Amino acid sequence: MSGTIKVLVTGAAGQIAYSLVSFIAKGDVFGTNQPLSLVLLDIAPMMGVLNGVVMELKDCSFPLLKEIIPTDDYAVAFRDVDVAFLVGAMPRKEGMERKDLLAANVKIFKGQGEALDKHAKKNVKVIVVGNPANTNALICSKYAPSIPKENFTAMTRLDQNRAQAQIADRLGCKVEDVQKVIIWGNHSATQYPDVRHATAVVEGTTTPVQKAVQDDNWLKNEFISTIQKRGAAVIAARKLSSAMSAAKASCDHVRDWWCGTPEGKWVSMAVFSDGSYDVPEGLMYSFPVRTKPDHTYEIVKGLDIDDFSRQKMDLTAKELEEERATALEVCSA
Ligand SMILES: NC(=O)C1=CN([C@@H]2O[C@H](COP(=O)(O)OP(=O)(O)OC[C@H]3O[C@@H](n4cnc5c(N)ncnc54)[C@H](O)[C@@H]3O)[C@@H](O)[C@H]2O)C=CC1
Ligand SMILES: O=C([O-])CC(=O)C(=O)O
Repeated sequence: MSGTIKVLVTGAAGQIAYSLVSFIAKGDVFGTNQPLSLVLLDIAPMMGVLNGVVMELKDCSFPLLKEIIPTDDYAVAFRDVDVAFLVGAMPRKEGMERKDLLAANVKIFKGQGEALDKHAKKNVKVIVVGNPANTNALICSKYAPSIPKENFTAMTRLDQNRAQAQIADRLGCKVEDVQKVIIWGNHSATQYPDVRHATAVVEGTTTPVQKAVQDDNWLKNEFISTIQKRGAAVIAARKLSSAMSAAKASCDHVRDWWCGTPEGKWVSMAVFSDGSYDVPEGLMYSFPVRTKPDHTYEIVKGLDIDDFSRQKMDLTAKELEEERATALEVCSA
């Protein structure tokens, strides 16, 4: 058994965390051989609710869960953290875009960047889930200058999972047999779910998704728009934003980052752009990445980009540039 790792979940009294903490505690992310200390951060008025979550976690009798630390104090929450799931932030309501949350949420990530800088391990791995996730992650990193930029990521895995599920439904194949879908750009309605390099196993044969679907019109229109608007569709139906699927996706994201992607596979996560695919350097942009068991990753290079894709990739980059400008203004006010 390896040494205990310290895992922080913020927004721990909220909806996503309610599923997420049990997934983590039962070993879905770090493996069934990895003992955990789970730090649960929320704001002071939520400590009563958080206490209920702690009671339930105890009642689950998870063998891997060695310690639970509920707190509303950043100095306690961020101290010596190995992995931080930054979930805590306001969710949007029906009719809002995720960027409408910027003014309310970005200061949380400024403060948590400062806390990471001060208290966390310098090799801490950070996933930002709270919306607008890409820009919040960028701001968090800006205020944590002592932690390498590559340790900050934002979640677009839910979009990838949604895309795989839509393709599997359409083809009548297994969801795990749909591979190499890419989410480019922002976790927003401008994201570009790209199947041009994706494959699916159809009747026992690995086939390009475009060939298997045989309907470019669907792939270029309805499919893309379904993924772009799926979060809003869930809110319209549930009157609450996606929670179980968001928790599952954040586990997938961190598990692949922690354990490495299997040979020949890639996953999408928002990371700082190094200028690949002419995406402006320094934007927190979703790319296809390969990860290794030493918890490093690299952007998959050299994929061909056609005119249709170029236009969509530039549009989502432009939105991220605008969000960054607004966020910097909010943080400096
Ligand atoms: N990136 C993605 O794919 C997804 C992102 N989200 C986003 O995740 C965020 C959380 O969603 P839910 O859990 O549904 O919201 P929720 O409202 O159920 O829970 C949020 C929790 O965060 C807490 N919180 C607020 N400020 C905090 C702070 N400074 N430190 C620690 N905790 C704080 C609140 O008290 C609350 O308990 C929202 O911004 C939502 O839009 C949701 C789904 C998918
Ligand atoms: O749509 C929202 O506001 C919540 C979210 O990010 C998603 O479900 O993808």
